[in-house]
Order: sequence, then structure tokens, then C-alpha cells
Amino acid sequence: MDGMTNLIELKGIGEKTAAAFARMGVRNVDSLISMYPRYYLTYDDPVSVGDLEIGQRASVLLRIDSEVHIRYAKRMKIVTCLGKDGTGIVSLTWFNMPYLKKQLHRGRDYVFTGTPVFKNGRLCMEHPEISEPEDYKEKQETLQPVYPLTTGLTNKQVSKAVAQAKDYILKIPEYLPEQIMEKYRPMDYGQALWNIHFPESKNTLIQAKKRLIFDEFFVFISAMHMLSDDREEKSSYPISDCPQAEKLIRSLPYELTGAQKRALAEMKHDLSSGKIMNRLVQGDVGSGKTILAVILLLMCAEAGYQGVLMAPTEVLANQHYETFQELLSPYGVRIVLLTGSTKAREKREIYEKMKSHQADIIIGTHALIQEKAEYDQLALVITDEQHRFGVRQRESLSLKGDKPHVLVMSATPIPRTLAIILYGDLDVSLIDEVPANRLPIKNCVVNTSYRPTAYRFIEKQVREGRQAYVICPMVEESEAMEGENVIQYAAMLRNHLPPSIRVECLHGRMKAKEKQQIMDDFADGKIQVLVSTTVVEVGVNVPNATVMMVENAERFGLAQLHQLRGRVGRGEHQSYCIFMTGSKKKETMKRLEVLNRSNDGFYIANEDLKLRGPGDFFGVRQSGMMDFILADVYNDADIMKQAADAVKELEEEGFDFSAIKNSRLEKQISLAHNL
Ligand SMILES: Nc1ncnc2c1ncn2[C@@H]1O[C@H](COP(=O)(O)OP(=O)(O)OP(=O)(O)O)[C@@H](O)[C@H]1O
Repeated sequence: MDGMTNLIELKGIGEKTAAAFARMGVRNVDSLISMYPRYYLTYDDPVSVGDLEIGQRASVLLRIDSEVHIRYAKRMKIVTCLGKDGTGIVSLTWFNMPYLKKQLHRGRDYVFTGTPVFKNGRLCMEHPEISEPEDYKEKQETLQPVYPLTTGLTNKQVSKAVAQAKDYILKIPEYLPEQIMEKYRPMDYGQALWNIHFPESKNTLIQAKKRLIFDEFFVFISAMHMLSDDREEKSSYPISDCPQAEKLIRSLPYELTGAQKRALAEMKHDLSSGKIMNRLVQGDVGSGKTILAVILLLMCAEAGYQGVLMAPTEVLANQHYETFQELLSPYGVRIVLLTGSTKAREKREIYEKMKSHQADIIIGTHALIQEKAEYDQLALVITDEQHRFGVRQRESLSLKGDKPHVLVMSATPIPRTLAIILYGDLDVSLIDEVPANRLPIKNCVVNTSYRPTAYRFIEKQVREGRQAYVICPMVEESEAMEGENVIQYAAMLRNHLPPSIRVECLHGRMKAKEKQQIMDDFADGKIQVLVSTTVVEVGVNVPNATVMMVENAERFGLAQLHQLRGRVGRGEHQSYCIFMTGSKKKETMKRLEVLNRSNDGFYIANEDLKLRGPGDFFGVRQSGMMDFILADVYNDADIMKQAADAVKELEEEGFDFSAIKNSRLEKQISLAHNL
């Protein structure tokens, strides 16, 4: 077996299972082992019946207080009994496990682990795991991986498949340079990868995660260093004196904010300095970064060069394309759009235009860095948002030009101290001001009983001409995720709203074209309510939308919720954000309260950091910020610092980073990204 081995060659994987894996983007062993568990089931100390919470998995020590019955219903054998402790009774049920009747004995104690529900007026646990009390302690040392799943794929199937790759994983050679291994003593790569799937103990999982997080930072930071290496070099593309750009600024229907002006001045200085610009523009959601990109690319076109704007999704690339066309039509600038769904023939034409410099501004997605894409005098590369974006892709784009100026735009609020470590020598401009015409978003955190009220509120806003987003966490129902289903949710919502209100849904698995149609219709006001997964999270700009309702808000990270909220409050209308949660947990409420209190991304990020404890280590991974899968800029700042030190040391020794460049490390990271 090797990394390219097709999954179908593994034991226990037939056509159907392979197809289910394929739907998740997993086709061979390498991509399989890059699919890390979402979280790990742990076995906490048992609680008493009185402390059980409906819907919250827990363990409870119970004495069996009834006969163990077996009954038959719908061809199923159902085993039931009652268990109790000093604080209450739980009804216990198992399906098709008739042998349990002999295993469980009235009057004896067992630890039951499961999710309590309320049925027929009593507290029940269906299919709880059973442990002898003396064995339970041992169990508490173990962790069970829980994988992302899809219909037709069970957790067991995934872990069985990964288990078969054990020898292969453990033999993957180490690729970090020896001196780094010696100095920082991280866990071996193969060991780490194995332990991320099958942790021997909590401690090994911590070590494994640390190692993989180190790798992620190491790759990111080394790429950043390479990018800014040539900063002191002379640029072949000095850009200054731009009357058209000045005219554009004067013609905008608003005045640039002080922060926008400052950032722009810094960039203009870079571009005219004769050196190569390497700058990060950081601004909170909705702070108006796009217009800066427009101005800069116009300046670049005016100087007779080409410029590129690369977006992380097609929806965003399209949105930018439209914005650019609208704003730049009076200036005779030739703009083209190139994405994955551009038809082959059209693509060829666009490539030709790029090569022969019949295009000045090229907007697109990853398609921009494909081999066939050739540029003429590519002077400026702007990448929008680092979310889900390979640094390397950014780099390959800059390699397509003769060392162009580079601008990275980010809405991730990173404290300056961390930004310096992460971005190395990149200059940073901060947009710490939102346009003055905005009313602060009104927030509320509510439980699910508020849902009907929320729907009436949405209806009212729509009547007033506004639009709304409703965010559900998952697309497909699967055993592991019981989140609200977008499609079903939209159907349900249609029943709650008058037929004149058009409700549509948007999710990641839709075809690019369908997604675009829905987004276009929403932007044009033809759709009033958009039920969506987090696809809309990054950068979507529909200023008429004023309501953002997030279902299961407790499942999202604060930074992500802040991004989602950023989709509203982008125009002059009062906007509202409704965080709906089914959880009554104190910590959850405390976290969500942070959002209630503030609309400031930096404040939220800092509070998030304070509230997150080490306990989260085994918990559900939050949707990764920036380029990282496991790494978290805030929580893992120490590892980030180490990785930065390591890169620096190697750099001083003249280490050849391109050796890492094509290595497994990078491949693995990019594979995991695409899952
Ligand atoms: N100075 C300004 N005054 C008023 N409106 C502005 C100003 N600058 C930008 N805008 C408008 O604010 C909205 C948001 O701007 P933009 O899309 O650039 O935000 P962004 O910083 O890219 O946000 P995100 O990170 O959320 O994508 C747009 O509709 C834009 O036209």
C-alpha cells in the first residue's frame, strides 16, 4: 500500500462505500489519512441522574432496578430495563442486542454512557454504552475519534479504513530538518499522524496535535518569508502618479474613512518607492477593503501593467468582477474573470487575452495559477482573504510575474504581536474604522422557543424591503451530525412565511453555477430569505440584507460567528443578528454573550481566547481560520512562535526551503484543506 492506493483496494470498502468517500473528496490512502477526526469522544466522570442534561452525552452510574425485559416490535428485539441512583430513574433501551438480557443483572451497578432524551414522560437513554464500573476508569484514558461523515459512511468504516494504513503511516519519513527535530523535539511525523487518528492517550494526542500544528505554522511562515524575501529588491514595476485613480476616489458616493486613506497612502508609498511591496491589509468585516483593491488595480492598469485579484470562492470572484466592472467602466480598463466554471473555449480566449495583454485586470479563483495562465507585465497580485487559502498558491501566482507587488487582504482580527510572528516581514496596514454611515448591529442570543418570533421579525423586515440570511450548520444529515438540514429547513421556513416571500437555499455541495444563480438573485433582491451553510461567511456583500439568524450558534467559533454577522450591517439600514442556541450550558451562553456585547472583531478574538480553555482540546474543531486545519492562531501562539524561530534559524543558515516546498508536508496540508 502507498499513498496513491485506491480506497477500493482496502478491506471492507466496496463500490458504495468508495463512492461515499469520494463524495467527501477522499479517493486514495493519502487523502484518507488527511481526513482528521472532527473530535474525540471522551469518557468524563459519571454524573448523577439529577445532573443529566437532555441531548448532552454523559456517563451515569446506575443500579439496575427492574427485570431486564426483552420485547419484539417491528421485527426488532428491544431490551429494556430501569436504572437508578439516589437522584432519579432512567429508562434504558437497546435495539437488536438480545444477548444483553443475560449480561445485565438486576441489583448490580454499571456505568452507562449515552445521550439522554425525554420520551413518554420519562428520562431515557437509547443504546447507551455499558461499562463495568471498575473498567470505566481505564476507558477514561481512551479517546474515540469521530470523523466527518456523509450518507452511506459510518464512523466505524472510516476508522477501519484508516487502521489498515497503519504501517504506511508509521513509515512515512520525517522531513523536518534534523536540527529542528533535535532542538524542538516534536513527535515524529508518522507517529503524530497515527496518533491523530488513534491516540494512545490524551497526552499522545496533545503531542501529536502539537506536532501537526507546528508543521502548519512552519509551512505558512516559511512561505511568507520566501514571499517577503525580495522586499528589499528593486521593483521592475514602479507605480506612481495616477490621475484616474484620484478621479475614481473623488467620484465615489462616499468619502473614504480615515483608516482607508491611511492604508492607501501606505500602499501608494510602497508602490512608488521603487521597491517591491509586500503588505497585509487587515480590516474588520465590512471595513471597506474591496475599494482599496479597486483603486490599486486601477493604478496598476493606468501604469500600463497587469494586476490580479484572487478570491477564495467563485461566488466571491463573481461578486468582485461585478463590483470592478461597475466602478471601472468609465476608465476603459479591460477586466476579465477566470474561474473553475469558465467554459474551456472561453478560458482559452481569456488566456490569450492575458498573455497578449488585452486584459488589464484579471479576477478569479485558483484557475488563475494554473499552468496555462500566462501574464504580461504582471505587476500586482492581490489575494482576498486568507480563509481556506494556500499560501503556496499565492506564491505561485507571484512567481508568474517578474516579482510583482503583493497585497494580502484579511478580515481575520489578529493582534499585531501575533501578526508580526505569522507574517514575518510583511508590512501591515490596519483598517480600524468602519464607514461612518453604519448603525451598529443589534444582537440577541436566544433559545429555540424564540424561533416563531424570529420568523415574524424576518417577515416584518422583508415587508419593509429588506432581506435575511438564515445559517444552518450542516447540509446532509448524517449519524454524527444532527444539525439542521439546510434543504429541509428552507422547506419548513417556507411554510412559516407567506408565499410572497421567496426562500431559497445555498450550500457547499451545489454546483458552482447554481450557487451563482442563487447569489445573483439574492443580490438582485429576487430572493428575500437565503437559508445557507457557512458558504456565505466570507466576503459576500449584499448591503440590503439586514437580518442574520444563526441556528445552533453554539456550534460555531466566535470568530466565525463574527464573520457571519459581518454579512449584515453593510449598508445604511439598521441590521440585526439573532444567535439561536439549543444549549443551556453556562459556558456556551458566556461565549455567545461576548458577541452580544461587542461588534468589534479584535475584542471578540481576545475574549474568545480568554474563554477557551485547554478542555477544548478534544472538542469539535472550529472551522479553521486562515490557512490552518488544526492550528489556531490564538490558542497555539506558543507553537507559532516556535515555528517562526525555527524558520528564522534555518534561514540564517541559508537552508533551502524549496526542499520542503514539494514535500509531503505540504501535500498533506493541502490535501487536508480540500476535505
Ligand atoms: N468609506 C466608506 N463609506 C461608506 N461605505 C463604504 C466605504 N467603504 C466601503 N463602503 C461600502 O461598504 C460595504 C462593505 O465594503 P467591502 O465589501 O469592501 O468590505 P470588506 O472590508 O471587504 O468586508 P468583508 O471582510 O466583510 O468582506 C460595500 O458595500 C462598500 O461599498
